[in-house]
Amino acid sequence: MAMSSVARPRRSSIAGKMFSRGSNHVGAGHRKRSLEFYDDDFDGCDDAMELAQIGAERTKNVLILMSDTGGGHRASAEAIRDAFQLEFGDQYQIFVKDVWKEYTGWPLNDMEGSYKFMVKHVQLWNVAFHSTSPRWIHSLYLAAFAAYYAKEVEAGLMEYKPDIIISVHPLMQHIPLWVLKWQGLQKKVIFVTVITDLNTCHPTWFHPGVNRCYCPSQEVAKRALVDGLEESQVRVYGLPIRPSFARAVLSKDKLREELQMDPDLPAVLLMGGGEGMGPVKKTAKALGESLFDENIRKPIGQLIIICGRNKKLASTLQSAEWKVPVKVRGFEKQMEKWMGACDCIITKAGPGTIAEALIRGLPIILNDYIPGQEKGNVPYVVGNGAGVFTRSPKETARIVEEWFSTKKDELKRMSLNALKLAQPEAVFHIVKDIHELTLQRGPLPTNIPYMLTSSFKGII
Ligand SMILES: CCCCC/C=C\C/C=C\CCCCCCCC(=O)OC[C@H](CO[C@@H]1O[C@H](CO)[C@H](O)[C@H](O)[C@H]1O)OC(=O)CCCCCCC/C=C\C/C=C\CCCCC
Ligand SMILES: O=c1ccn([C@@H]2O[C@H](COP(=O)(O)OP(=O)(O)O)[C@@H](O)[C@H]2O)c(=O)[nH]1
Repeated sequence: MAMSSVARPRRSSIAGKMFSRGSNHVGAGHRKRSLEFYDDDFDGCDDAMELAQIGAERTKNVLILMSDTGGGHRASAEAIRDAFQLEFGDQYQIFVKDVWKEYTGWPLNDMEGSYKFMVKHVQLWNVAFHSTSPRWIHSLYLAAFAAYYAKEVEAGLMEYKPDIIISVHPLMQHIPLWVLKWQGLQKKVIFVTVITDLNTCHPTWFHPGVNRCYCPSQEVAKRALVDGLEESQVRVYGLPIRPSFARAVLSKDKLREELQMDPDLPAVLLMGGGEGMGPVKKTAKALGESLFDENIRKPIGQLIIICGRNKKLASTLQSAEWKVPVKVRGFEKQMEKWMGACDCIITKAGPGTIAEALIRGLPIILNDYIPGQEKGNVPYVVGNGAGVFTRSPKETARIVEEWFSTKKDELKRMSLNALKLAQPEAVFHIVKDIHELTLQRGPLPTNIPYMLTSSFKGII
């Protein structure tokens, strides 16, 4: 039976001692000091919780490891958290965390910044992605970081005392798995990877030490097997998308009213992932022209532009003049509503946006991709007849104009193909499978015996 009270992560006295040690690593000190204070604060609470758990199957702690390198990893992490809550209520307590950012130092604590810099200089990313693909190369790098930041990562894990660790990031398998091994906790803590790339993903996703590797497509599953994972480790359910996409029954008319859109004109959604990347500005300008019919002096469509966290892009577009109805938005929390209110989408080849658009049956124009992990998403969409690829803003604007006028059949056909590819239930299958894994483990110990390892550097 699940404990009904909401449990906070336990903080042991070992953790308390540990957090009081000094650190030379940049970025880790501040966080540790604040935890030292926090630790004293909650000692009494820990004891009470332990007593309450005697005789009951205690709430299991689930730590989801992610980083805001793009918007997709957080979206998938939150999808898994929400699905756990919907399916299992308070049987699980979920923490979505970037442990690297909170506990370690440079460069692990600023992967967002490094990633943003590298994808802006796209050839740099291309070289970094491909040159780190061989296992011996990335294992070497990651082993070095694991050795250097072992105690910090351990502190991060100890704070949440996870019974289950879920990684939704390509660089978050090796280091925590090493830390668990050093702690002798490999067999006690369940570790699973949920891959958020649809096709040409980086091999760091595939670690043979995981209990499960959830692949979003058969293409990724094949790569996992070639990279040495066993069939028993691999499951293919699809990419986890927030339950609000799968479960909400949305009428387009109502949504348009709620979002103050034109009720009748067909609508195109233009975006560039969480960071508003790709040729959004030029495409918006081209659409502003192509969706205005000069003969009848009327718009034939409306445009929604979601700029994500790209504030500069949003303010530039907000101050522009338009001949057709246009809405320019910043980071939106209810993407399912905007997608539900539109008829097609233009985006860079981000896996999260693609999977969400497929669920809403939106034909997709892919106008860019990040080399490496996003390259394979183009044949995935185009090959399955759910969209087209062009980097030209003018070509994009022409295609949308045709879809809204002379080629409505093509739009309809692609919408049906998109729905065929969609996997709205993926996130529920994933959390149910993880639940099964915990049942197979049998009753959990009262708490997972996380402790301070004396010296990591001697172990490597
Ligand atoms: C001869 C030149 C050698 C160059 C290599 C030198 C040093 C390493 C430098 C950089 C490491 C590059 C890591 C490459 C592996 C990346 C794996 C991967 O797929 O990462 C993707 C994520 C982002 O996720 C994506 O988000 C997208 C959104 O835009 C989209 O949703 C996509 O589908 C998602 O997959 O990328 C990262 O997280 C990159 C983080 C970059 C961290 C850079 C830190 C640089 C400093 C040192 C290296 C530190 C750790 C790297 C360990 C290297 C082992 C791989
Ligand atoms: O304003 C925004 C812009 C994007 N997203 C979400 O951010 C994710 C973007 O992931 P994707 O893999 O497409 O690209 P990334 O941002 O990781 O490059 C998707 O879930 C989007 O719905 C969002 O919630 N609000």
